[in-house]
Amino acid sequence: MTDSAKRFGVIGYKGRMGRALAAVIAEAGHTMQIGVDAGGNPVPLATQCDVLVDFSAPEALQENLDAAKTARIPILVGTTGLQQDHCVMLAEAADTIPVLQTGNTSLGVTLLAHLVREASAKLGQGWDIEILEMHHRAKVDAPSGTAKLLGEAAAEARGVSVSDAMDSGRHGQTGARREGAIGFATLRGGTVAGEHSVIFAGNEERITLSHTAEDRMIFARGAVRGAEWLIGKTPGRYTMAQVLGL
Ligand SMILES: NC(=O)C1=CN([C@@H]2O[C@H](COP(=O)(O)OP(=O)(O)OC[C@H]3O[C@@H](n4cnc5c(N)ncnc54)[C@H](OP(=O)(O)O)[C@@H]3O)[C@@H](O)[C@H]2O)C=CC1
Ligand SMILES: O=C(O)C1=N[C@H](C(=O)O)C[C@H](O)C1
Repeated sequence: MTDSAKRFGVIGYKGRMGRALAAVIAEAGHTMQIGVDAGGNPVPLATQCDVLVDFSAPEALQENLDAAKTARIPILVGTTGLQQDHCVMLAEAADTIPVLQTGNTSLGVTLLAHLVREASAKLGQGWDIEILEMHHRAKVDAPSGTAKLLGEAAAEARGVSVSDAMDSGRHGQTGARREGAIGFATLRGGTVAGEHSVIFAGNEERITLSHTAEDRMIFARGAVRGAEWLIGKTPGRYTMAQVLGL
């Protein structure tokens, strides 16, 4: 093992992302310690690693953060479907270790979020924002973590919170569009790795910013880059935009 080679611990290692991560970790010259899946204890894993990478399930988050804290190593969390209580857990862990949580580790989506923020700030309230996403049939959470992060970028640029602005699951007699709403629509099917469009609909014109993931290896590459970057950082919350210098 060279000096730059690091020991990665992957939580959810048998899953779709876990398998993609194993390939990228090896390709980058790092080692993957035996990972953890549902029912496994992440503490012994964490103590043999330089960094933890978590692509598993929201219910595992607290014990994964605790394992990283016990071993005093950074953790990158890619798991989606997180709720408000998970944000509290992440903030609390970041008091003692470096934590990077994101709904999408790809370079393309990180740049897209930046562009959405700019567009939302420049276009202002006269433009309605709608977010459309499509994923494979096995995805268990909706809207996707990426749709939420894109919605957050758009909402923050308007000085509002995404949870107040969010309008998802329209059905039946909905009434006219609520002013200032950010709409979310979800499609599921086939093997789609990830499609996201942010539509800015104005009067007689429309701008669409979109990203297509052709393979989940893009998420794995971004995650490994983020995890490498986190090693040696001081405790705190970090973002993919910082990793990529955006
Ligand atoms: N941030 C990003 O860029 C991306 C995020 N994701 C997110 O990553 C997560 C995983 O996605 P994906 O790999 O497709 O899902 P999979 O269902 O293929 O894999 C999930 C893995 O997590 C394991 N797991 C489930 N529950 C627990 C638990 N309580 N403790 C430890 N391990 C557990 C599963 O183990 P077992 O099989 O034993 O149940 C499985 O190995 C999802 O939340 C997804 O949305 C996905 C792609 C990119
Ligand atoms: O579950 C997936 O597959 C993906 N999940 C993430 C999300 O919820 O946005 C990222 C990516 O789009 C793939």
